[in-house]
Amino acid sequence: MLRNGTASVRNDTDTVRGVAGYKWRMAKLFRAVIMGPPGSGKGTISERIAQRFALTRLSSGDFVRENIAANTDAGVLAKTYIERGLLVPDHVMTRLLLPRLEEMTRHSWLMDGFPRTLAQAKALNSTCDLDLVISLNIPYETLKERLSDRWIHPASGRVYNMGFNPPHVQGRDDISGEPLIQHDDDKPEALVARLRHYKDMAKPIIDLYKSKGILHTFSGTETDRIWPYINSLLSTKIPSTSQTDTQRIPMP
Ligand SMILES: Nc1ncnc2c1ncn2[C@@H]1O[C@H](COP(=O)(O)OP(=O)(O)OP(=O)(O)O)[C@@H](O)[C@H]1O
Ligand SMILES: O=c1ccn([C@@H]2O[C@H](COP(=O)(O)OP(=O)(O)O)[C@@H](O)[C@H]2O)c(=O)[nH]1
Repeated sequence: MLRNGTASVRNDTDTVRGVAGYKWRMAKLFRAVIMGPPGSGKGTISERIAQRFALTRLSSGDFVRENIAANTDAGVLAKTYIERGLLVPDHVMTRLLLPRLEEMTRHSWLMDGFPRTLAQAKALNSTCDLDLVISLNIPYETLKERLSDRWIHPASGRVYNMGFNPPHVQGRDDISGEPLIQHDDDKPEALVARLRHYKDMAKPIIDLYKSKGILHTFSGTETDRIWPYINSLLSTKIPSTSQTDTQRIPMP
């Protein structure tokens, strides 16, 4: 059901001495990536992690959409690829994302959707040290079922499933009341190609993170069954106080 990688537990605090002779425990920042094929539950799990551990949730798809909406140079370029159902090229993605990550030096975060290629993983590596990578391994039949029932609120990225987490009002977003849509590429006929593509692209990235000892793989058919394992893993890695900023905790 569940297979964990071999990442060792790292110290999550550094101790420094303040001017008044107090020791201050600086809660270490935490940076993680979540990977998995389309429909594997990355969005669903990221939302739970962000809430439970007060991490900032980052989504490459949201960054792309924000840049398109704001008409930035990178956004205009990205749009030409997305409209053709293609991945945005690495140099555009890194131009969009890395400056944003550099602004997040005081925040702990969890990234969904990046890196998707080995070149992106290497670029990320040169910007920051990741503490942990979660990789979701979900059977094909489950992905197919989930995606054919996935409904999205395009403006916010909120995700629903008619069986698992239906909206309060059918076809409407819970918060805004706006209509939900289905993506064409969530249809079963597009899924086989998307999954093959994911496997090919993800393998070298997964190998890289495995070799760094930070990869944790979770297998199963239901997020609710996987979640307790992810929760207890993260509880050992992230201090239980708020994690969004560097914490200064006075120590005797
Ligand atoms: N890391 C990336 N590299 C290249 N293109 C990306 C990347 N992240 C997002 N994109 C582009 O933005 C689009 C939307 O991304 P998003 O992650 O929201 O949706 P998705 O591809 O349907 O993912 P999933 O089905 O796994 O939730 C992608 O289809 C792709 O064109
Ligand atoms: O145990 C689960 C987890 C997720 N989902 C649904 O499966 C779809 C895909 O989940 P998500 O968008 O989180 O996956 P991602 O593509 O981000 O990996 C969504 O409609 C979820 O509501 C589900 O039915 N059962």
